[in-house]
Order: sequence, then structure tokens, then C-alpha cells
Amino acid sequence: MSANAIEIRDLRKSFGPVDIIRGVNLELRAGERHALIGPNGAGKSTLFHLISGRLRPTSGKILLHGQEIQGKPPARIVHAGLSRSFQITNIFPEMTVLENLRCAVLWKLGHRYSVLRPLGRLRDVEAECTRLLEELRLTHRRTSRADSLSYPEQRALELGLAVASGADTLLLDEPMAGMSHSETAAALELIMAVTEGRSLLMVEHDMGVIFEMADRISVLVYGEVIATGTPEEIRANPAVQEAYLGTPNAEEAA
Ligand SMILES: Nc1ncnc2c1ncn2[C@@H]1O[C@H](COP(=O)(O)OP(=O)(O)OP(=O)(O)O)[C@@H](O)[C@H]1O
Repeated sequence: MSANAIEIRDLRKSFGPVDIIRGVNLELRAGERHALIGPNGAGKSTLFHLISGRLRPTSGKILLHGQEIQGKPPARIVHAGLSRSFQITNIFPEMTVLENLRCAVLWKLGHRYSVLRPLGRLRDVEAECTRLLEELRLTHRRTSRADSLSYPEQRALELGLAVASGADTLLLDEPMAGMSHSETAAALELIMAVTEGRSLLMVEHDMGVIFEMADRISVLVYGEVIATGTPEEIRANPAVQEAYLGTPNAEEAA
């Protein structure tokens, strides 16, 4: 088993003649929370599209637990243990919270709706859903339709669907986007709890959140990782300060 959940080697992506991802090397260590930051247009979303299989790289390799996944279909990548959440809504709005989670758990187990399905395994599914509801702090919303949830509750359910699908490696796109200060604090606590023991790569613009939760940070500028390090190392890195954090109003622009 590789010590890295994700390993990206010399990854490149061009759109027509324009090079957007220009030789990215990045390691997400197993069990770490890693933030990807960079100015607007740096290529963060494109990199996430490449890792999650939505886009095919021009060249380079992406390894998930040591296995090459670049160019594979998104569903294969999810089955291999990597799930992407936020900015992509996977929720079935007309189903209840419990039904949504049940679908994700059944999908992981590969169940088919069949009269031959062993009852014992069905009980396992229900037990797993109950455990997830508690973990997500959505037990009181068990029978609510998903589209009646508040915005932070919907984000929590999306996170739950990602882990219910069996993922041990998570990509989160701006999980705090659109949240108030108090909602951000609650979401931060939830993400810390749910990602415990998992590997997390997260794009986030709120520098307070990043510096609080990230074990390491990578800085992407014009399609290249210019630095990777602990929050303290990144804060002290002159190249990062010049290219990114040191720019006027960097905290807001981030
Ligand atoms: N399908 C596409 N075709 C052509 N250019 C694209 C395509 N997708 C993205 N780009 C360009 O690639 C660059 C990087 O975009 P990307 O969305 O990955 O940046 P980002 O770092 O996520 O930015 P933001 O922080 O604003 O979300 C931008 O210049 C964008 O216009």
C-alpha cells in the first residue's frame, strides 16, 4: 500500500493551444488534510476535474493508492475509493435524507433490488445509515426531503454521500462557499470529524479555515505548484508571498 493516497506526476492539460496545467507534481499523503490554494484562474478546478476523471490529462500520471487512474471514467475512480463533493450536487432532492444515504450505501455494496437479497445485509445497510446520520448530525432530519434542508445541511448530506460511497480519499471544492461565519465554524468541525482517518484534498478560499485545518498546503500559480509545506512554511515562503499571499488584499482575493 502506497504511503500516498494520491500522487500526481508531471501532469499537464492544455485546452487547444493554451497550457492550463503545466507539469504539476503533488502528493496527498494518506491520512492528511491538504489544501490547494491559488489565485483565480490558477487551474485548481481543472486539476480537480483531472483527478476525478471529468477531464482527461494531456500527459502525466495520477495514482490513487499506487494505481494509475488518469483518464479513467469518474465512476471507476469513485469505486477505487476517491470521491468528490461540493459544487457537484449528487443529492436526489425529492428523496428523504435517509433514502439518499441508503442509495449511496447500497451502491457501495453493489446491491440490486431483489427479493433474494439477504435480510441480514439489509440490516447492515440500515445500521450504516443510522451511523452516518449521527456522524453528519442529521438524525433529526432523517425523514425530511433533501430539498427541504438548509444550505449547510445539504452540504453535510453531500459530504455524507461521498463517504457513504466508501471513499477513503475526498476532494472537496470550496466546502464553506456561501456560508455565514457561524455556519462555517460548524461546517469546519463537521469536516474535521468526517475526514478523521481519511485523506482530504480541498480547494478553499477562506484562509482562516485553511490555516486552521490543513496539515499541508500546496500553492498553484499559473498551472504550476510553486510551493508545498505546512501552513507556517507557506506563510513564511517568499515566493508564495510574492506570487500570492503578499498581493494587496490577498486574504479577500484568495
Ligand atoms: N474547458 C475549458 N476550455 C478552455 N479554457 C478553460 C476550460 N476550463 C478552464 N479553462 C481556463 O483554464 C484556466 C484555469 O481555470 P480554473 O477554473 O481551473 O481555475 P481556478 O484556479 O479553479 O479558478 P477559480 O479560483 O476562479 O475557480 C482559466 O484561464 C480558464 O479560463
